[in-house]
Amino acid sequence: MIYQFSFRPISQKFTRPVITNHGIWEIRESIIIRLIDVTGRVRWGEISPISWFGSETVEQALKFCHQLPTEITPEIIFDIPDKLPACQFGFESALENFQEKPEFINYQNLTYSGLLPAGEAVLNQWTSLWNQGYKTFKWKIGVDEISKELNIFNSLIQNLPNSAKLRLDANGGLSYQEAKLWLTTCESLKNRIEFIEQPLPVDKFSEMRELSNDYDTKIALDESVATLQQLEDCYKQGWRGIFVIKPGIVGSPSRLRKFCQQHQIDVVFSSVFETEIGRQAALKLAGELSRNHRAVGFGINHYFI
Ligand SMILES: O=C(O)CCC(=O)c1ccccc1C(=O)O
Ligand SMILES: [Mg+2]
Repeated sequence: MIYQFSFRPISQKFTRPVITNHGIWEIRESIIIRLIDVTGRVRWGEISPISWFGSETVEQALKFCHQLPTEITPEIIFDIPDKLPACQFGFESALENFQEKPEFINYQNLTYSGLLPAGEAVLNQWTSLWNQGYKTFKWKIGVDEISKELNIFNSLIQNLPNSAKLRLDANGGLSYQEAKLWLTTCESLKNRIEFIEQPLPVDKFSEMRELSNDYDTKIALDESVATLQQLEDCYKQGWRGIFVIKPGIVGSPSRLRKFCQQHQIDVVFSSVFETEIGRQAALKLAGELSRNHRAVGFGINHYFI
């Protein structure tokens, strides 16, 4: 098989900047790739790296695209090195789009988590997501001082309906002591806090494993399992908590399928703020591989202008 290959960098402004422990993110840069087969069928793929999360940079992805010939084969695609995981996803999912018909894709049984704004803005904005039908929410922590965040959290939890589930995403921004304080706070609210996501930095794996043994509140790894290699390593090192998988940067979809089918892991699928192209490919994987019906982190409130 041989495909005509072309690509185009795009850049989109968020309707509202994304605020995390890593800083303020205002513009999403991606690369849209196009494959055309010998019969003239056109299929698309998306490369949307997040380098601060552990994937390649957009520049590295662009450099890779530039050095490819204008005609490429599946062999070239399956040979993309592991250091370019967002490229592996973009090219392999474009190729897969030749095989499967979109009507077979089953997203219907997925439920969605809505991303709340960081800081105290959450207090007057969660209702709009609730009114849109979201029942699971994610709020970023580790952005401001912990005492301030705990105050906002207390108001939030008093106001949120009991049936709502809340995820707290620290993006690795807590100290061990702060993580314990958050976990202790959550213990008394057990069924309202679905999990705390990536409380500590990536290099604090054993501490997170310890915390997940010491508290009933669940912990989800995210940055620690950004790529398939990391996912496999954390599993080997005994992580049996939740794994957040961002298909857009985790790497090869076929290798991801194999891993998820081999190991019965507790998984949450999550967006990298991709366009409709990457979103469809990622949700297809989520639909195939979500075993536990946890809401997917693909709420649509945070997209582009
Ligand atoms: O998972 C979600 O609910 C939304 C997506 C999300 O939070 C996210 C999106 C882009 C980069 C990092 C993250 C993150 O989970 O930390
Ligand atoms: Mg996260």
